[in-house]
Amino acid sequence: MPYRTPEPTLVTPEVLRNWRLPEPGGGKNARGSVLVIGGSTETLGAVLLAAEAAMRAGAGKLQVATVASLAPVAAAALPEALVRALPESGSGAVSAGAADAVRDLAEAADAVLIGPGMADEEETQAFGERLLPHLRGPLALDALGLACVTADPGCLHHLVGRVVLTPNPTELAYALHVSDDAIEEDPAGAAHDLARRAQAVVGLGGATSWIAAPDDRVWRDESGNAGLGVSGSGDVRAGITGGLLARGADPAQAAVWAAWLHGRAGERLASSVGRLGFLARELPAEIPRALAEVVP
Ligand SMILES: NC(=O)C1=CN([C@@H]2O[C@H](COP(=O)(O)OP(=O)(O)OC[C@H]3O[C@@H](n4cnc5c(N)ncnc54)[C@H](O)[C@@H]3O)[C@@H](O)[C@H]2O)[C@@H](O)CC1
Ligand SMILES: Nc1ncnc2c1ncn2[C@@H]1O[C@H](COP(=O)(O)OP(=O)(O)O)[C@@H](O)[C@H]1O
Repeated sequence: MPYRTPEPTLVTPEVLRNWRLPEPGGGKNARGSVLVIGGSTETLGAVLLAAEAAMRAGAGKLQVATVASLAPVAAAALPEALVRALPESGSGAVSAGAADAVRDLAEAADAVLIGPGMADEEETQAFGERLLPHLRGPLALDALGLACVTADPGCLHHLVGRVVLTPNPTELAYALHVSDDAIEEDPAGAAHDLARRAQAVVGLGGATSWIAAPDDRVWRDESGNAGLGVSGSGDVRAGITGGLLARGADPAQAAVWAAWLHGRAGERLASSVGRLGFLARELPAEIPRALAEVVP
């Protein structure tokens, strides 16, 4: 890696207690609106999981934008959400042209999360290239939402200090154009490398999570357990990040808190349900309880 990786700070409840999340009062508008853009005809669940997690992390208002053919299903599954139906490609993905159909919502939202369940790399990259220049942040990019960063890490340079990237190791390998083995050898260095290149906070999930900021701060989070390595778990984590951004957390704070809250939610389910076999859809309800453990 081209940069020396600084010593990481271990994330503990004490660290979080001294880095309190904003507690805006005054109703749902003060707590922020989060827009979650994602899904495809094969992976609607990802956007539903992320959206619920965003609300459970304390966002005040929820908007979801997904493929038109499944928008009514999303609306039925998420009674709290305003749902925008987006043009879809022949393959059932959010189309590049959908950027124009969601731009008004994205410009008005307090935070935007793009990526959970998105499909078709070419369409998604073009979608990002069309939408991102209009955004002022805060913004979180997950899964294939990272495709425009893979193509050009400079695509976020108008949003410095306002973006969190939430790759899993495979997505980070894509974004850095390196092998999965290279990420495994030095996950902290890889997260730091992308943070510097994209000028964005990177929250890399895994048994150990690493959070790296472009200003060279690095955190290590050891919360969680093997039960969290399950379908949809990363989508929940991305949703928590988006929800915390909406309620006013800065990008590094949102990524650090999201890593710990997600891990702690898994620990709580391990105690109540069992070490393995809990579901990603069970994680969101544990988020307010995990939050209350840190700040009663
Ligand atoms: N219920 C659902 O709808 C579920 C949907 N999921 C979605 O399924 C997708 C794949 O997740 P997996 O955990 O299988 O992913 P893997 O880690 O197995 O696969 C590779 C990942 O790299 C991404 N990728 C491909 N090209 C890329 C590029 N140019 N730049 C950056 N990233 C790139 C893929 O979209 C995928 O997310 C994600 O969109 C995720 O949100 C999963 O989380 C499982 C549950
Ligand atoms: N053994 C573990 N210990 C702690 N956390 C874990 C463990 N395995 C997975 N996780 C957490 O669960 C998240 C989802 O894992 P995984 O399903 O492999 O990723 P994704 O859904 O992003 O593809 C990871 O990003 C990490 O935060």
